[in-house]
Amino acid sequence: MERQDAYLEEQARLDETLEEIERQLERIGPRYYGDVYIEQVLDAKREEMRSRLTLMRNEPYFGRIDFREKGRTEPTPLYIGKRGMDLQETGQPYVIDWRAPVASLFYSFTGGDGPVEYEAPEGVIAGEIDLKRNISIRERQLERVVDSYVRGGDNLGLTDEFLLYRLGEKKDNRLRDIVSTIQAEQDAIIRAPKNRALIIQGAAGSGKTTVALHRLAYLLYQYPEQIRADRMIIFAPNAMFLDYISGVLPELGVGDVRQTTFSDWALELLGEDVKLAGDDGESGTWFRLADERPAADSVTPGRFKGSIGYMRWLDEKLEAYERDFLPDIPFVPWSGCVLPAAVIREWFEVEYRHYPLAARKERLVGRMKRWLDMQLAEIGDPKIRKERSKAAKAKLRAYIGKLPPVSALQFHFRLYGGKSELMDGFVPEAIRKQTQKDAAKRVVRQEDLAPLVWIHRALHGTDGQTFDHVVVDEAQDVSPLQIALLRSYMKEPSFTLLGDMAQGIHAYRGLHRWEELFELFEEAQRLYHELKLSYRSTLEIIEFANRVLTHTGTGLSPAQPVFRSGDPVEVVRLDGGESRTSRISGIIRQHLAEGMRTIAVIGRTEADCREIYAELSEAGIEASLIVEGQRAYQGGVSVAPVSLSKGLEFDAVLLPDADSRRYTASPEDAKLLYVACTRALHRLTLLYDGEVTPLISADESDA
Ligand SMILES: Nc1ncnc2c1ncn2[C@@H]1O[C@H](COP(=O)(O)OP(=O)(O)OP(=O)(O)O)[C@@H](O)[C@H]1O
Repeated sequence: MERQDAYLEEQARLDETLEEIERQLERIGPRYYGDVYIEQVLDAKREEMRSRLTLMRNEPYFGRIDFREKGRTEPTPLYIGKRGMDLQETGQPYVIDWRAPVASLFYSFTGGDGPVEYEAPEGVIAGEIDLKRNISIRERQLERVVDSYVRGGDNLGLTDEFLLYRLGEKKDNRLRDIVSTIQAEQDAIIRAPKNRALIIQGAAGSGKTTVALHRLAYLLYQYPEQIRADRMIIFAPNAMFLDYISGVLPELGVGDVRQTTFSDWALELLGEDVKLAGDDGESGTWFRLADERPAADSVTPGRFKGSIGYMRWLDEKLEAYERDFLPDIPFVPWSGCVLPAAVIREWFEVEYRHYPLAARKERLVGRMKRWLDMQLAEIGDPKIRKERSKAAKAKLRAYIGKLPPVSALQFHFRLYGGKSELMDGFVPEAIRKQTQKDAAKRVVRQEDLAPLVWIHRALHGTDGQTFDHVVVDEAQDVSPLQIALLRSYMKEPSFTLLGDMAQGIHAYRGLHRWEELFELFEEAQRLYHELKLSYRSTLEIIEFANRVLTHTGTGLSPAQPVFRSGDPVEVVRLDGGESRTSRISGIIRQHLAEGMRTIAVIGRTEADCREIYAELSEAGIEASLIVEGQRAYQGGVSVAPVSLSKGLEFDAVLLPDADSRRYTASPEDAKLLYVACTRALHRLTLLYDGEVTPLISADESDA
């Protein structure tokens, strides 16, 4: 079919669809505000339909696939949209939700005239595809119709023209959904089975974050009985990143999924007055320049306290704590009346053994009170009873007061308290000493949070919190203990864990190999995938970043670009004549004039960034400085340290100090530089003074 005919055909279908949507909206009728419950339920359903149709109005669908089921002669055109709808008159599917089984054909089909199949609830359905078409509709207007496959056509190379068109767009301050261009390898992850720990190593820009969010939407659609949005949780590295991704799930029609950072979740769950040590924090230590930071091969507190070994050691200490919890003395409320120690122990250790310690203590206290009430009730003389009651209750309070506190924080402080009989030689001396000092000040550090929640979980149970599915983004930065901990809040493992070892800039506390997580799950429970195609950046930027990748010591194979060519990466030596600030502001102004919407100046350290930010402000460039603890990402021009730019992306990136002192030939600096370079979609410029970083090749530095 000629392009023009295809366009006219789709215009007719769009008109028809918009009319159908209007008809359905009209029939919904007015809202109900009365008190009748059943009417309220119906109204809620109608409201849901109204909002679905209203959303569909702007872009009812984005794709079409003509599928000829085996045994049939005529193909059925299937229109795929972000939401589905049926024809009101006949109940026939009219637009198919992208998550429906048949819609998987749209994504998994990558060309060829051979048979295809998809898995429906009633079994495998086979057939052939006659047409795959991308349809771009914005604000009810048909913009583009692109056929990526036509049976009998020449289908040259099947380069996804539509994908390239999307990738070439400029970005704003929010991550977007990709329903119209999900690629086959991404679709396989989105639709992977639910009861697995899905571990994904993905190149920078391979769509990990995006895919994880689409997977959540898929799981909710596919397993409405087993997975609830309010029992899903997404962990991301910081609040600003959460802000950046916050638009995707609502766009996909998903609400109520908790999106948080591990620290926020842990602090809320601990519910105690946890104070974090107020020194330089992690970045102040680990992101310093190479000659100032601790040796990379040292046993770091983060790695040690995030290990499964430490978790098991804590388990032993908790067991001992529980074992010695009861004083070996009877309770004697008054002379001659004895509750023997053996009976107390029997209640505590046998009858209540299935409960966590906090509940056992509570039950024991309740039982002892009831026992005392019964003893008092047997006293005939009310006067004596009254006298004894007062003294006996005070004695009981004293007995209970002798029981140790059931608090994770208290347990931790006791453990490291110096005189603790629980401490043995397991904890390396330097770490023990530091934690002991902290304990004396009643403070803890980031790396103590997961162990504290582990202790809390052992002492208190799950507090009724269960997860149906957990997503951890930037999973290379978490510890095995954190994942084991989250696993303990689930009936069966259902995880999406995504990350990139090459971006493991928090290796002092994070994973060094994915195998560290494999050990937490049985083989049948885990699935490992690699995503190598990178969608974010131009060919030139990916090839440039791939050189840096070879210095990260990860052994990862290079990211593969989608063939989208752009401007060459520029590596510019600052010479005496022009100041750095005027050079940077010149480049920013040029990028703005070229239509770049998000531009980042990525500095090596936070101090560098403050300096650059001040210089730019003076030069009249309006920018926002991204600092630790920030909650919102504004877009526009940003100045950010590498560590906080991770996960974000910008139309243009400028590295103002790509010199050999800031980025040495170490894997740590290579990872930082790799992160910084891979943030760029369209333009990447590196400036340096003196000697250029050895992490990029000589011929590039001459470019
Ligand atoms: N199939 C796709 N169609 C269109 N755009 C895509 C597709 N896959 C990924 N992208 C785009 O590529 C960019 C990178 O995606 P995303 O941030 O999810 O990748 P990531 O793997 O999490 O990256 P990183 O690890 O570098 O932070 C985003 O702009 C996203 O919209």
